[in-house]
Amino acid sequence: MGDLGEFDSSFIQALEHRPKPNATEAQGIPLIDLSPISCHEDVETNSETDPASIEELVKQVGSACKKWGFFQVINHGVPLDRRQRIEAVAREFFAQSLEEKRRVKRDEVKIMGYYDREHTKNVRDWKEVFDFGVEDPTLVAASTDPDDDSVAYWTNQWPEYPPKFRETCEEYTRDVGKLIMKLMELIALSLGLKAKRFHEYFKDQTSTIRLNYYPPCPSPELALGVGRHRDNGVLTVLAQDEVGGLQVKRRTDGEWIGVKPTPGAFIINVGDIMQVWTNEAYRSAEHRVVVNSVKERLSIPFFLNPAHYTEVKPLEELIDEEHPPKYRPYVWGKFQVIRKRSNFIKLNVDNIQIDDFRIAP
Ligand SMILES: O=C(O)CCC(=O)C(=O)O
Ligand SMILES: [Fe+2]
Repeated sequence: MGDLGEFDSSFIQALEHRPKPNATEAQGIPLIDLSPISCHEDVETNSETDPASIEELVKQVGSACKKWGFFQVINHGVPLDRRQRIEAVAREFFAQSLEEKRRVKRDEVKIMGYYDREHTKNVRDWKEVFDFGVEDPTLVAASTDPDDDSVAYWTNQWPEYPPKFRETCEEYTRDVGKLIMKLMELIALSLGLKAKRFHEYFKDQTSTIRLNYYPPCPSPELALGVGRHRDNGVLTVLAQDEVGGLQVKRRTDGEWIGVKPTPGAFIINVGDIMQVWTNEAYRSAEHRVVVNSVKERLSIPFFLNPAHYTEVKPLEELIDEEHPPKYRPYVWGKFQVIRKRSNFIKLNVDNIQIDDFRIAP
């Protein structure tokens, strides 16, 4: 990968984080059938659907968010060919020479594009990525300084090859964008809130989509495709191919559980912002990606993020005397630019995280 085809020590995980040779592949992660809502624009106000089936669906979503922070969905309404097309252009893009890919490389100024040296928890990931914004341009905070409220824009960079790359990515964005907002409605209902409770946060959304490409790795027992982490946004909708490698840390015993690829399904996971909004009724789950020595792997996460000016704090409706807020408010845009900065320098200290805003019990 990159100019480091040979195995470089920057990829080596500390002993306790290396993958086990025979990881459990449990089917405990809930699989939810979205057919009751998949042909409707709006979860709450459609007359054809049986209210009991929606209610049941809402229960399933709530229970999956509570127990795992992770679930898979089928019959979600995103056409299979959308997904096949984006996978095809992604494979063509990553198959090019490094020189070609670096024409659209990401740097400290151009935040979107191609990148092959991301670090998670200060160890390099065995992967290449291509990032683009759901809104183009994406309105963001210009500086990490809390007193500076100037703004900036991230604009997408598109490669010339393969043809139709841009259009394919944009079509995928539209379809998965609709799905993700329907999921937000189900989640709102599961918390006893109005279906559209969350919509206001996404007017100037800072959501991004990433194409993750994991080449075969000569030492899969030492490295990870993505080191253990929690997604720091609201919700992630992930398409993975048939290879497998995503693992979720099970809450009950801390075991790493493989998420078995289910053809056509999307994997949904709760992010840190949802954890704060729900005052920990729903928590983001730690996950990571293991690699293998024979097969390349592709995955496509849609990271749903609110407007940069969103002050993230536990929702008032979920707070009372018995449930005092567990977090101090923080401004999402500031958090986001601090995190992005760490992508370019190997920090010697831990990066900012929501625990920094947690109020001690
Ligand atoms: O490749 C995957 O399955 C997951 C990737 C991931 O967790 C991420 O990009 O945040
Ligand atoms: Fe992730």
